[in-house]
Amino acid sequence: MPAASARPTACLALADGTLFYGTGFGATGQTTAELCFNTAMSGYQEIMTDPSYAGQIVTFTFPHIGNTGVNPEDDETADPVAAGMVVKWMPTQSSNWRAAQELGDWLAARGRIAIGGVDTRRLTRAIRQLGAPHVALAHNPDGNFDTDALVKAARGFPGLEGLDLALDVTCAQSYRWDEMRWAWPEGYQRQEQARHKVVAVDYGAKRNILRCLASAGCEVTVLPATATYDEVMAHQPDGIFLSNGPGDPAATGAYAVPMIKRLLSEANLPVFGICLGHQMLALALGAKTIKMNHGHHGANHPVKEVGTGKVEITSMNHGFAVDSQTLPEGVLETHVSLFDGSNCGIRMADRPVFSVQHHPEASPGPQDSFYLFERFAASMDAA
Ligand SMILES: NC(=O)CC[C@H](N)C(=O)O
Repeated sequence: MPAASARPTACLALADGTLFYGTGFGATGQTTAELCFNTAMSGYQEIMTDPSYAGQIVTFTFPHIGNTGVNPEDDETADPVAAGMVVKWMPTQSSNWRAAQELGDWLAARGRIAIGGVDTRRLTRAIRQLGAPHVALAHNPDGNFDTDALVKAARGFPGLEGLDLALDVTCAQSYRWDEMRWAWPEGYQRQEQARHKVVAVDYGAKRNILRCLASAGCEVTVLPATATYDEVMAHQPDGIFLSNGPGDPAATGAYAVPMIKRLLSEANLPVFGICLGHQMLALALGAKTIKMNHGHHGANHPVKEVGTGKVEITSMNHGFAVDSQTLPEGVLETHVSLFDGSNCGIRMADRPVFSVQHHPEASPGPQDSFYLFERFAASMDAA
């Protein structure tokens, strides 16, 4: 196991003044962000390229990160979106049949800073206690750090509340998505023929969600986050998909919610939302969202489907949640987190309009929630 070098070349400063030193890898320089922790044991490339991580540095609680390198297939978007990464052990020389590049080189080429050799258990406890702290991360090979300036920079980070980041990561123009999943979970049928025209509104969509929609029989047209009701309807969709994405749902909702409200009141179409899409559907239906203490980021989160009592182990990445106390009449809570009881899914009582907080595309993560893509396709079959 390569140890961190004796002389620290990276420093992570929390806004409360706590400092963590380690060995820098990836890009040099400095960045500020909100700090979260992710408990997934694998899938660091998918995590770093998940657009929903914009504005966040990810602490990986699993200690061995980077050892399988990076490859051309696992990106969830073109570039890493997370602002940086914190790991326990420095990555070893990669060893995997798909590895095309070392994690550090890949991060450096994309301007992302990482720190290794950090006591991530202590840091994770700090994140839980402080609640998603604001931090500054510096990587400087000569090892000189102005720690006062770093703490000040951490304090200067405005935070994610009130921040619309979907505009930073959405597509510039519409496009068709045809690629299917490479593997399809057991018990499911890959639909070779597209049966339904779906407009996917891209607030920061992960590629594997689009693959899952295509594999469930959807002909997918992806539209930018700011697409208007008329632009959406011009594609004559059979159903609407609202994607995941970064930032505060209430801020993105400023332009997305009026569009979704019109969809609900004027077009009687099936709607399916994931994560940010779930939160914005809830806002459009009249509920409220709240900032969580340290969010849910991992690949082992148990979620109960309220109607059946069935438990699914899910992938999660969210720092905001729908406040189930605020769900209006006619909107049912369909899924709850078994970790903390927070809302994980809603549905309109009388229409095929539904959404989940967790990630059924599971990249990375377990495949238990794939049925939701089939449910969406079935709701369009029935419409
Ligand atoms: N993965 C997502 O879509 C995240 C949604 C939202 N930005 C949150 O943090 O809660």
